[in-house]
Amino acid sequence: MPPLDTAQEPSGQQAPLSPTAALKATAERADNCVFFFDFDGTLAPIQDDPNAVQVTPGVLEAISELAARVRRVSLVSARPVDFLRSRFPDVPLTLHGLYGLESQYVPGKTITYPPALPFADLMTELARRAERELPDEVLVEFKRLSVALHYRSAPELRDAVHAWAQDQASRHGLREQEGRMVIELKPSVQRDKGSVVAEEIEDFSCAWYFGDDLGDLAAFRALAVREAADPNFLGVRVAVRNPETGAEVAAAADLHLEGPAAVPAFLREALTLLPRRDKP
Ligand SMILES: O=P(O)(O)OC[C@H]1O[C@H](O[C@H]2O[C@H](CO)[C@@H](O)[C@H](O)[C@H]2O)[C@H](O)[C@@H](O)[C@@H]1O
Repeated sequence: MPPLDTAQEPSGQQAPLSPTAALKATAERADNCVFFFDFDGTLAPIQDDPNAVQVTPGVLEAISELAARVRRVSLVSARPVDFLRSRFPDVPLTLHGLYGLESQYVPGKTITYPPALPFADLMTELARRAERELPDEVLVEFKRLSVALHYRSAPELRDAVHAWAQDQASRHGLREQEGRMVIELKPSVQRDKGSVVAEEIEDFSCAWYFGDDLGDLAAFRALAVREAADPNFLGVRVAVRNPETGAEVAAAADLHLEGPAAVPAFLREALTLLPRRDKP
């Protein structure tokens, strides 16, 4: 069965969106449509070592081709922008990293969200402290303006990691973001995937968002808010299923894909319904 037919709709939802109907409606307004993608668990499979992760085979080609068919393709990730660019070196993408604390609209020019800058020294110190104070099994990922504490190799440490992160967050006025076997400490600024998406869709009439994790729910909500305010806006939320956060993300989505391996096949099918366009 072709991938478009295997994308599933949430059971019980009224007037469910079929993938084909959504894509046909998208083709009619491709000049005003943006496709957003989360990175880990969506465009790339989950692995123990975050540095070793590469995109799923077929993703690079499909995303490159999609960028020639719609007005914009953006990545919205908790990874640093430099990491995202390294995985998509020559593809014309807008990149939002660190939950929108970093953005790259023009290749090579990364902009930092100014209110986050004063947190840089504290994050450096917290990463050092985490290395010293947390068990060796916890992988500390320092990302300049945030620190991710990974417990994938020892899931039983989740509560200890959470308690440590909570203590640091309350001492220093930081925010905690939970994800797939990871707890992240972030600056206490009003920036997340939802605010990034809300900002980007301002002058668009159509947006798709593909995500798998709890941090993606804010982006799903941003599409819902815009739809409620603008009946002509087409918003499509696609959940990439997984056994960890999949249920919560799937419950908030219009369409479901069975894991990151299903994404390139879905996009290839989608391309058959989206004609190439000449960009100005
Ligand atoms: O917003 P995303 O692009 O989905 O980034 C979320 C986190 O992704 C990475 O961690 C996750 O993927 C790792 C590699 O597969 C995996 O080992 C880990 O358990 C997952 O949580 C990344 O390392 C984090 O910094 C991101 O916050």
